[in-house]
Amino acid sequence: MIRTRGLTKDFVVSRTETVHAVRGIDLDVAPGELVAVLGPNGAGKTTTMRMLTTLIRPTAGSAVVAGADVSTDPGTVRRNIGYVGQGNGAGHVQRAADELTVQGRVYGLDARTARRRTDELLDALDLRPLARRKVSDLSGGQRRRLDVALGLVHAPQLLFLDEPSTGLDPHTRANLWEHILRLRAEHGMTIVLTTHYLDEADTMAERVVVVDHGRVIADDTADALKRDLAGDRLVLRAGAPGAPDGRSAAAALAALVTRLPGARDVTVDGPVVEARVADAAAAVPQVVVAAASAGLTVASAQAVRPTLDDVFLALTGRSLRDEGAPAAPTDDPADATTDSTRKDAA
Ligand SMILES: Nc1ncnc2c1ncn2[C@@H]1O[C@H](COP(=O)(O)OP(=O)(O)OP(=O)(O)O)[C@@H](O)[C@H]1O
Repeated sequence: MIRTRGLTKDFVVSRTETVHAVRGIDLDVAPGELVAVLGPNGAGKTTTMRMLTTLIRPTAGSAVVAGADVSTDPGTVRRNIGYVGQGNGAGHVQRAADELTVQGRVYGLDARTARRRTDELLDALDLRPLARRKVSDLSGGQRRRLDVALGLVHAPQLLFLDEPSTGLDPHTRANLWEHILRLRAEHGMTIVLTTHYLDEADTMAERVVVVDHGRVIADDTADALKRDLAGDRLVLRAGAPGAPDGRSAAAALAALVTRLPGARDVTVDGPVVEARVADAAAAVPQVVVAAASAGLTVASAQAVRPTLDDVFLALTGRSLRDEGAPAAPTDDPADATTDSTRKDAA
């Protein structure tokens, strides 16, 4: 459904400054996949999406999207895809239902089909009670649902969602996702989305593509990324004052932990022992039994599953949650990137 090779975008800002927003991305998305693109502010996610949706031309490389080349046949790409950008796509003075019908007509649907699609989408996205309301009178969450409906009006095979749920409250986010996943199940749509909500990428996407400084630095299922790049953490608190051989209980416990499968980065801080292990949930009973036979008491044991933020930290040494994550490098010695797109990470 998508195949890019060496996809690149440079923005020439001035004679001395070029922003290398996307630096040679190779991406393959199969029909029916739901792929989340993650990365810090300024990583190049929106720029990539704008190239794939034909809104801007690549500087170099190639992209075939929904059967057509974005550079040589952008019209076909546009007809086959839906795009929900970061801003609201709907006109403000129109009524919600009219907006949908007009959008359908813009995509070449005849008047009857456009009205039928409008009806279907009003129901599918719970917009029916709002059909006669002006877009400007809708709440943020209602407008976001209308945006998604607008992206779907021509029944695209491939839907791009740029931060679909940013700014929505948890209830509205969950509601919007329910609608998106149902529509996907019904129509077998391929979905590519960007998000700053790591939990959203983790639970909704079958594949997570991590982008940093305009490059793909990881691409796999969320589970595989967490297992291979971050790993489980085991946190134990030693309960007994000392081990039978005179060492501190925590040090003795740490010695047991080092023998667990995949154990690494074992640290002792007072009575607390922490380590990365292959399977923390399985390690808890193992270590408790081993401690008991060594005459040690474990006061508490916690199996901590990694998050996608741990994955990013392991890959880059930075947290995705850090505000002010560095933007794309530029040619300017002062690296004065014009980062007008910066937003707060969730
Ligand atoms: N029209 C433009 N002119 C100059 N620089 C641009 C332009 N559009 C984007 N950039 C720069 O390209 C880099 C990548 O921006 P992009 O919007 O793709 O990042 P992003 O990963 O989507 O970030 P965010 O999570 O903040 O939306 C940034 O440094 C941005 O400032």
